[in-house]
Order: sequence, then C-alpha cells, then structure tokens
Amino acid sequence: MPAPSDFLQFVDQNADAFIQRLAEAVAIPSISCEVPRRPDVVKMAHWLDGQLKALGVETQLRDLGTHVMDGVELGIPPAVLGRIGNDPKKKTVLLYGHFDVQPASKSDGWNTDPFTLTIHPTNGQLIGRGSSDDKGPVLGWLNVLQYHHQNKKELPVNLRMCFEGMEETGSEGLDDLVVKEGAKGGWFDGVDCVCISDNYWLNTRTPALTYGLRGIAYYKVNVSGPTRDLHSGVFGRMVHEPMTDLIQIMSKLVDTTGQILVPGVDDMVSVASEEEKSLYEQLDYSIADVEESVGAPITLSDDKTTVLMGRMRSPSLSLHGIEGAFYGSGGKTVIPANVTGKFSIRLVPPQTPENVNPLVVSYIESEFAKLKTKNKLSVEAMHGGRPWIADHKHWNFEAAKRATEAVYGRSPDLTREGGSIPVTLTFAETLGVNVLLLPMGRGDDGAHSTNEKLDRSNFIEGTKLLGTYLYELAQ
Ligand SMILES: NCC(=O)N[C@@H](Cc1c[nH]cn1)C(=O)O
Ligand SMILES: [Zn+2]
Ligand SMILES: [Zn+2]
Repeated sequence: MPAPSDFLQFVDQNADAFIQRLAEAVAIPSISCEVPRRPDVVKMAHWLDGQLKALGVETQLRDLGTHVMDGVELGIPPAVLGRIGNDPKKKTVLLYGHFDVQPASKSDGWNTDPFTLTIHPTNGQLIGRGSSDDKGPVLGWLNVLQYHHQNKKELPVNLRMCFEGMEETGSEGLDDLVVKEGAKGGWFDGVDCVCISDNYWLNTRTPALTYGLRGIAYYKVNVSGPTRDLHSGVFGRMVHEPMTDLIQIMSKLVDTTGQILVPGVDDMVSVASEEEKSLYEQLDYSIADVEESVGAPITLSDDKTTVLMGRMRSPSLSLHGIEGAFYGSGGKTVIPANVTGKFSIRLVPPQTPENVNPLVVSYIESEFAKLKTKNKLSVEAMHGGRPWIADHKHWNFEAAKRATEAVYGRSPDLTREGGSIPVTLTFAETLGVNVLLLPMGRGDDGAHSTNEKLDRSNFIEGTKLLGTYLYELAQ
C-alpha cells in the first residue's frame, strides 16, 4: 500500500517544525555514561513520553532498577514504552530507538556547542550531539505519528514502541524488560516484526538496509602500585611504574594492521568464501568514501572489499583511553600511581562476550606475569553484547526495500554494521521475529565523534521513508 501523497507533502510542509523539535531534544544533554548527566537522561525520558502522549500514543515509563557506574549506584533511566492500535487485521510493528547520547564538549574540538542544534549556513546540515545517533531517527517516528494524529488518519499497522536511555552504556536492565514484556499479555505480545533506526548508510549517497551488527565486549585493565602519584625526578628508575606496565600490556592487544593478538580471538571466525566476498564487492563503497568519512587517507588496505570485511565480518580491537594518566597541556613530571586502560572488542559470530572474556583475561594476566613487575593488576569485563544477523529476504526487509525505492528512487545497499546495539538479538530471540535496521543518516555523520550532524534531507526524506515503510508493511 503506497503512503498517502498528502503524508509526503505534510512532511515537507512541516520540515522546519520537525527541526525545531529536534533542537529541543538535542538541548537535553542525555549522556548515559557520565554520572552527573544521569538526571538529564531521565529528563529526556519524560520529554519523549510527553511528546508521544501528545501524539495520541498510550505510554508507560518503566523503571529498570539501579546499577553501579564509576563506583556510584545510579538509577537506570526509565524505558519509554508506547502503544497505538490494536487491530487484529493489521501487522504489529515494534519500534526501538534510544534517547541517550555519547559524551560531547566543545573542548573535544566541536566547532559549535554540541547541545545547541546548529543549522549549517550553506549546506543546511543539522549539527549537534544525538542529531544522527539516535535522536533524529527517534524523532522521525514522532514526525510520522504527527501526520496521523493531526489529520486523524489511521495508522496502517499497530505500533509498539520501546525507547531506552542506556544504549550507549550497555543497555542495562533492558533485556529483562524485553523478556517480561514479550510474554503472553505483555506489552510486546503479538509483535510481528521489529524496526530499529539507529545506524547509517555506508556512504553519503546510497540508502541502506542493515541485517547484521557486531557485538561488543568492553574491558578495563587497572595497574596500581604507589599509594599516590610520584615525582619522576625523585623516583624514576627506582620503582616499577604503573603506566609503563599498562602501556606494555595495551601494546600487546592489537597490532598496527588490526590483527588481534589475544590468542584464539581472530581464529574463532571462519574465512570468507568467494561467494561471500562478492557480496561486499557489490556494495556501493570505495576507499575514497572511507577517507572522506575519517578525513584522512589512513585505510588499513587499498582494497575496498578487505576494508569493508574488516568492518562488517571481522572482529576488531580498539584502544580507547587511559584513566588516571596525565593528559593536560604542559610538561607535568608525574609518575601516575593508578592507571586504567580501556579497550573493547567488536565481536562477530560465533564470538560472544562469554567465550571471548576468558581468553582476554588469561592472556593479559600471563603477559603481565612476564613483566616481572611488583605492581598489581586487575582486569574487568565491563558491558557486553552479542552479534546479530538477520534474514534479509524476509517480508520485513522487502517492505523496507520497496519503501526505499519509493522515497529515494533506488535500491538500498544491504549492509552489516560494525557497531553494536545489544538489544537487537534479544528482540530477535525473545519475540521470535525478524528485526530490520533502517538507517536514516549517512556514513559521514560523525556519530560518537565531534561535529555530529544529520543532513536536513536525511531527516526529512528519512521521515518519509519510515512512514512509507509502515504502509509497505501493510500490503
Ligand atoms: N548507534 C548504535 C551505537 O552507537 N551503539 C554503541 C553501543 C555501545 C556499546 N558500548 C558503548 N556503546 C556502539 O558503540 O556501537
Ligand atoms: Zn545509536
Ligand atoms: Zn551510538
């Protein structure tokens, strides 16, 4: 069933108001991984709840309990559940998105205040933290609902919604909620398929449908020794230095070609067949696209297929930072007393946090023992999520393909995403239904990075895509 033409006109006519609503959402700094920002994540849950109610959606805020972060016990922001329509003749679609964001501050190198949505004066890009990941896509659904509410139009499907405020911090508490609400009589009972809009096209031109995500296993390695920071002139070459030990360990995790050095981790993954390789060869992507997105000619290979497989079907290990290290300007001559290295591994089938964690922990412990240092080591597996792959020939994907062709006039790329959305597999397994990732933003949006943006056309055409997809599902 094609989307009504007045829906498409409505979206164009209301574009400025939609952008204004996105500005309101971006202005709430809902950073889930920073203790002092937790009230803002809760504020964002209430803001979203109010928006949904105003658009005729029945909602509930669900308490997800507490968790400990940085040694502080914190309330987990409530999940926002929504429900509209209960017609047994219609399909029931579950929409998922997240309203928390990654940290951002002007001092990281943003050109504008990250929490003030700024419209680029020449290209109209909507710049602000969360514009693409994931407030823009979540608000895309609000835009679709507004058309139906304001014009008293019936939706073509029944909708169930699940929006969370902890996706960027391991989706604490959400799996249990999905299991509970997936049971008979629960909020998600009767769901026929799931749609998640929380990722990006591969490039800046071709819309995509995504059928795979990597999982994640996140680690902390702590090395401690002296009871306080020391003067390097007084104690240098007298004592074992925690930072020296930690750098040794971190340098043994991954090599400069991307090979994971933890024995057994890379070996778990099968070698791609020629047939599988051809899937990546067909994708509309080039080395120039990567270079444009990262802003420098630094790809690990000059071969597009190798680079794409690195992101889509291989695990990767990234070093993220060292807590406790001196990082200010100037030349402080300190020996830090207690340092914590952070790294994560993106996982692909058959890897899971459960089968990778023991390999990582025992490798680090054995490498540390070789250092013969008198400092102390502790290794902690933080949050994790399993990888996910879906059947992209399912009617859910077929509907999204038709919607993409209707809105963009071209067939979408079929991609696997390098990032992780831990709850995806939980939805697939618990509800026993197909999950589709229907991205709104482009490959150069800079999610998690500085100057994150969403192109105006991606927000507006992306809204049309989400609405059209619901009509195509109703076929
Ligand atoms: N848009 C999805 C996304 O960015 N997911 C995060 C999830 C995550 C895991 N640990 C911290 N964040 C990602 O980094 O892939
Ligand atoms: Zn996201
Ligand atoms: Zn993210």
